Amino acid sequence: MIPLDDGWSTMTSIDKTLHKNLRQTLRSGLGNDYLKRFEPAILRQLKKYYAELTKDKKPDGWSNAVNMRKWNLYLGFDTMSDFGFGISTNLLFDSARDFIFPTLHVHEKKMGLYEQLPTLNKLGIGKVIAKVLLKVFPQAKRFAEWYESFLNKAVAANTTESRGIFGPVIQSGLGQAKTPGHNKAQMIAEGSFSVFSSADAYSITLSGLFHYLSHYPEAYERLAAELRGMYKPGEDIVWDSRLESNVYLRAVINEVMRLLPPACGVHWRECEKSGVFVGPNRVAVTPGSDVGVSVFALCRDGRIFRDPLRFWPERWVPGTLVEEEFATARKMFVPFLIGPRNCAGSHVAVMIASITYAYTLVNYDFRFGPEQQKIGGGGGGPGYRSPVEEGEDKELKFESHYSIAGWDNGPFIELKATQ
Ligand code: HEM
Repeated sequence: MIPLDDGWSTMTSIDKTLHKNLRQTLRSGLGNDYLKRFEPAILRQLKKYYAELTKDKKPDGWSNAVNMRKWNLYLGFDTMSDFGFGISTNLLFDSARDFIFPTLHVHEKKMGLYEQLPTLNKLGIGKVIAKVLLKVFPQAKRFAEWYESFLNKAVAANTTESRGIFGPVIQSGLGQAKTPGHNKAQMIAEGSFSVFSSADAYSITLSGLFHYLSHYPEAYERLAAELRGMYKPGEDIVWDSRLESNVYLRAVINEVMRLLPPACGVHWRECEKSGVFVGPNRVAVTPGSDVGVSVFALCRDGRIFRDPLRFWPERWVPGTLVEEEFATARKMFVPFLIGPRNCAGSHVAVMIASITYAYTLVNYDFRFGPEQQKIGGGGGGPGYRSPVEEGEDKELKFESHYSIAGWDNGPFIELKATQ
């Protein structure tokens, strides 16, 4: 599943030394110094996003409802291109988005297919399919041209010094790193994976905020009160210990990621030695076998999380659950996985979500628009049936073709400035 010959990235590399070198190079851009330097990109893009979404208002001051699935993807890409490489993709305004996202959607389906049937790709069918797609799917050709110019811009911007947190990956691929890192193909693979996957995850996390808080007014009011007590509308929100230590904000982020884990699928690991056992029945795993668990299923397991379908951030606030139940929930909550192949940017994801959630609630009120009824969820729409479990009727329904979450539309949200 690598895009170019030898185009391994931190995520796809198997060789342990190569993985260590790639991960180390990538992580060198994810330290506090880099994050602080490039953090303004997050607010810069958020301000553009909200200005665009609220420019048309109804007489009562609320915006028309916007389809957050689409807009959050545009925001995610623009933010991660700016934060990652210091370049502008401008998808909040540019019609290029109309061929970029459909092509990426097909790509995800392709990856899902190879994940299930790796032999297809090993036989070289992957390359054939890629060539055929370029011929039969006009959007794919336009995407390929756009992608090339995106990469060229990223390289040009980061050749002599970093303009974003993924700058060290570019310098490593150009042979300028002091420690072993990427070759050119690996630089391309890493650069694309880092921007595309984190953009997607960011967009999902923001859609989850709109969806779940619109369904759960008590959580909305509690988080809004906390954040509005800390910041004034229009004030720049920065990542500092005050924001990082807000317990309820972190509880909401956790609860969104529990019900809507961006990397929802099974992340397979190969068993390397004997003596490994999994599950409550301690089933022995043979060396060479792949082992994995669905993050989606784990996050909704009623044996671990009480009322698993209910959006209940309080479960993450110390003192709400008895100690043993709280400890189990914390141990089993792994949206970023654990171990040496866990997410290399989990702290960055939490930082971006914290700034975004705080900026949103301090500066805007939001609620579902009438279009929400058409997609179901919240007591109406196609396929509606009375809920059996608490929270079942308030789910954000998504699908997954690969190991990440995806869906077509929604939530549909109206916004109103708080001042
Ligand atoms: C809510 C946001 C995010 C979630 C839920 C998430 C989740 C994950 C998960 C579950 C994995 C393991 C995948 C596997 O092994 O199959 C992973 C890997 C990875 N993630 Fe994230 N991620 C997020 C954001 C980010 C961000 C912002 C970055 C970069 C700044 C990033 C960089 C990476 C990298 C480089 C890997 C590969 C790590 C390795 O194999 O050593 N992720 N992520």
